[in-house]
Amino acid sequence: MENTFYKYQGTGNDFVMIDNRNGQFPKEDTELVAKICHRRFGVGADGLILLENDTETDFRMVYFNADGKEGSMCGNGGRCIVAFANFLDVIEEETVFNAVDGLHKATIVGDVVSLKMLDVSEIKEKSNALFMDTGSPHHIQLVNGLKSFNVAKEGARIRYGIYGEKGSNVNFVETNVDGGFSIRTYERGVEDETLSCGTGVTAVALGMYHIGNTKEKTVAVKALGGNLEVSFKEDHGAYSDIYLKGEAKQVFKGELTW
Ligand SMILES: N[C@H](CCC[C@H](N)C(=O)O)C(=O)O
Repeated sequence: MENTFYKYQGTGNDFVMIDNRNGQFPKEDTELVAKICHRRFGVGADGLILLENDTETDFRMVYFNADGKEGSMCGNGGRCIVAFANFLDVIEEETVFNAVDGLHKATIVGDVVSLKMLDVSEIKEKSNALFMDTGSPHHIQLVNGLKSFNVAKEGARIRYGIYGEKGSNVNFVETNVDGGFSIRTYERGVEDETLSCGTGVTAVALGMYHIGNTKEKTVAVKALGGNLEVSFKEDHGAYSDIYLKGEAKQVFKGELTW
């Protein structure tokens, strides 16, 4: 069945997942990808991900944002594709795969995927905000009253106003009583708030450590769609062995009839 697709979600960040090891998916068709991701005219998803063959690793992840354009790294999508590769018997519990930002190690135990993220060597401090690249660009801003904050409006303003056409993902963060953090993210390419953003959660954990808002190197981050954990090593402001951990689940299977 060559048009089979699967749907996965990782803490509420949802993806159409396609096994493209035969190379038949027309990935240059931006309109088609956008249509598949559209929540009224298509399947509905924050992004579409292809699992492809790779010469040097177990597989290659090719990620498209909901607007149909190839995106930068997607942390939740990375966790979901590990679950998909395990489901397809491409991998067992451990893997190394290739993505747009380079190699990623990962492990899967049950529904929980732990994904190694890109090292981060530079965190820019801006007035009232931080900026870093965790595979995707992320602006981070502390706010009060996160629950009622207008993420879509403020996110869009910052994404276009400060970062222009190329843009950035924009994260708003608040400290919880237990010492962890809550996050809401405006995603570039989706151009709206999503329920979770893995590279954003990673950026928030590193950012909060960087400015001394936590002393822990294992940080709990609550997104609207679920909880994630980020662990890392730090040496003179350089971050390595960064792992993003949380659930990734297959939710349904269908046939595309384009
Ligand atoms: N949802 C993704 C981020 C996608 C990045 C994308 N919005 C871009 O800037 O190209 C994540 O879990 O990390």
